[in-house]
Amino acid sequence: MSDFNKILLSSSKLSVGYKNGQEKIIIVEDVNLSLKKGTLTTMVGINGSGKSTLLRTLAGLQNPISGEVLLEKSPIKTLDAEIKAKQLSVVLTGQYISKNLTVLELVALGRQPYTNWLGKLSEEDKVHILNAINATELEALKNTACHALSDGQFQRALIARALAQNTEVILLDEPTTHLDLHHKASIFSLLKTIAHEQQKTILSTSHDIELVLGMSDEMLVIHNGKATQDTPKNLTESGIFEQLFPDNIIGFNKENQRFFIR
Ligand SMILES: Nc1ncnc2c1ncn2[C@@H]1O[C@H](COP(=O)(O)OP(=O)(O)OP(=O)(O)O)[C@@H](O)[C@H]1O
Repeated sequence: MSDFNKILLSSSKLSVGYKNGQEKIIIVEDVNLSLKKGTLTTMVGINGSGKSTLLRTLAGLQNPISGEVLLEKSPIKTLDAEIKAKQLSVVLTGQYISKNLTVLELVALGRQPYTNWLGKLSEEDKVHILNAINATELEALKNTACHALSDGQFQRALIARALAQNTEVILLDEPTTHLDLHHKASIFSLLKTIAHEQQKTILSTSHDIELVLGMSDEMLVIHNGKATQDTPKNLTESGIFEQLFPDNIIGFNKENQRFFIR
C-alpha cells in the first residue's frame, strides 16, 4: 500500500476528561479523528474548551473516559513506553526542562529512546541531532545555554528535540505561547515544512485561528464539547468559526478568514 493518506494516529468514539471520585467529567466527547502522514493539523477552540486535555489523551499521557486512541493500528495504551517513544513525540510548553542545558544537550535528549543505559550517543544518534538542529536553524546557537535563548528560539529547540527523537508523529501543545506574530508564523511555517518535507504527522494546538487557517492542511475545531476535523476551507464554509465566540461581540468574515469586533 502506498503511504499516501496513511493514517498514523486516530481515535474512535473517544471521550476525554477527568474523574472526580466516582464522577466522570467529560470535556470533549465522541472524537473520531484521523491524522494522515505528511500533514499539519492544528487544534483550535476557546480557552478551557479541552485542547490540552484532548492532546494529552491522544499522546497517551492521560487515560480516556471512554473510546480509544490508535497509533497506527495499535491501541496506544497497550504500547510499551520505549516503543511508543520511537513512534510519537510530545512537546509540552509547561514541561520542566533544565535551562542550564545547551541547545545541543537538550536536542540530544531526544535520542534517549535509542541510546543504551550509559546514554552514549552513536554516530547515527549524532546525525539525527545535527539534522534536527539544521532543520530548526539553530546551528549558530547549538552551544548556547537554554536560559540565554529567546522564547521563540527555545520553542525551536524543543521542536528540534522532537525531531531528533525521529518519530513519525509529533504532538505539540501551544508551541507559540508568548511569541510575537512573526515568530508564531515562523514556528507554524517550520512545522508545515517538517510535515511536508520529512513526511511527519503533526498535530499542534493553537489560539491563533486566523494564522493557522492559512497554514494548516487540516484543523480540529473544539466547540461545545465536540471536535470537528476538516480542511480550513471546508470549516470556513461550514460557519463553525462564527459560532466560536459570543456573536454580539465577535464576528467572522468568511471572505478574508478574519475575525472582527462588532
Ligand atoms: N487536572 C484537571 N482536573 C480537572 N479538570 C481539569 C484538569 N485540567 C483541566 N481541567 C478542566 O478541563 C477543561 C479543559 O481544560 P484544557 O486545559 O484542556 O482546555 P484548553 O482548551 O487547553 O484551554 P486553554 O486554551 O485555556 O489552554 C477546563 O474546564 C479545565 O478547568
